[in-house]
Amino acid sequence: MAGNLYGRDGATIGNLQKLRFFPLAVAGGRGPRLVEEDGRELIDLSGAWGAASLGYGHPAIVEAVSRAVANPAGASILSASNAPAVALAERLLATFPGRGAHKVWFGHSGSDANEATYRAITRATGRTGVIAFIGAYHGCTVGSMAFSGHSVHADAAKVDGLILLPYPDPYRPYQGDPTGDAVLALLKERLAAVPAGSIAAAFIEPIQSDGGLIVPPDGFLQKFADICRAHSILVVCDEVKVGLARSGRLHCFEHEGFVPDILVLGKGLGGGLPLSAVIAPAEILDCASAFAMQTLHGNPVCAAAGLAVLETIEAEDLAAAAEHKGKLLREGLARLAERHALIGDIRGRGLACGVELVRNRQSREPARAETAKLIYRAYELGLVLYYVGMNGNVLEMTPPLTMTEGEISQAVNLLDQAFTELSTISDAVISQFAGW
Ligand SMILES: Cc1ncc(COP(=O)(O)O)c(/C=N/[C@@H]2CCCCNC2=O)c1O
Repeated sequence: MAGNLYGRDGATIGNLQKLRFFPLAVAGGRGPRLVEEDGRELIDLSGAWGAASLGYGHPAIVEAVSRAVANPAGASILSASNAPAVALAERLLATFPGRGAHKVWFGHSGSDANEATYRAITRATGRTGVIAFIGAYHGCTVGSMAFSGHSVHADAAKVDGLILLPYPDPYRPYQGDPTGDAVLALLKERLAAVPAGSIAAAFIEPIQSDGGLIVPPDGFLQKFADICRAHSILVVCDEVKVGLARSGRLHCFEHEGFVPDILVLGKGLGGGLPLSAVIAPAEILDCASAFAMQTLHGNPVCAAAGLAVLETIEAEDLAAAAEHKGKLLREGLARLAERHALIGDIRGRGLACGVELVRNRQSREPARAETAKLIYRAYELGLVLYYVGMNGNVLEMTPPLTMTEGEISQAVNLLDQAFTELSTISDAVISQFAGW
């Protein structure tokens, strides 16, 4: 930490929107690095929870946003169309393999996108029930919390008719079944117990991120979608964190060979600016007007950033790069596991990577306190990463897709040192940060 920026933050910004693990206070950024007030540079292995898809200050973003903000095509899509938003909608639709007519809805965040999706589906179908998963974080608005299964939203009002299923986790398998078939059997059981036609949608992440960066067993998503479709339930794929090349494919669902009915994008779409998008059948997104709108939705400057992100993903083949660099990252982590018994599981696709920490590899007892100390020590050493998971023990790595192989290697070395020096962090130090 540099000067007193963190102190001023504490004196002026409320805790409501804080999820803090150490006293990081940022004055600037370039590439995959954040810069503190005193010029100290830190490698950002989180990429601002996956939002900084192109890192900080990428020339394509700088150029696109500078041009758009110097000659803004209005500020909103609500009551006037604008060129950047239409161009971005056209480009997004061109990437989506769904059959039939589809359209796009633009938002600011994953939360408002998931909320708008749920509201539009219930409006269009008259159904209100939802299938979702324990551990799922679909947002932090009233509507998106209502079908989230993450413990951070345990007190939020839930949708009537919400069916929460265990997410198929090969490392902590439901009923000891690593294939996920026991989860599918439970789904069928729960569907048999509700009135036919009462479930509007099934929200699923193709990799469950805040729930613990969990990659489902091969084939699960397709089998899940088949059961939903047999009951005319729309399948909504929430790719807010793991979409847009991060997983090694443009869309993460491509790994599974299934196509969702609706795709929700956010975070990295804006390359660090607030932008989300829903791609859905036209009849869902046209079911009403003036129904899911916020003044700055479809903002042309944010849309220009989104276009720059998609163009850069294509021009720099960032999906293939993520696949390759993700493998390097996991190989580096596997070498750490030979030296650090805390590492219980390493998983992920592309540059969406999770490392689960346990006190004992046989019992798999979650190492919650050690995890908080590890990321604190990593911060002191110049590496930024956070943890996720219902037991608060999974390191999440969602770095900028532009991070180089050398920077990945540097990050792994810093992580190695943090594991070695974990004991230098006291309980008192980490107790100052609420985490989650
Ligand atoms: C799969 C998925 N869907 C929706 C959201 C909500 O996105 P917003 O935080 O942009 O409203 C998220 C947000 N995830 C949280 C944001 C809060 C801090 C904790 N880490 C996250 O990545 C998400 O991961």
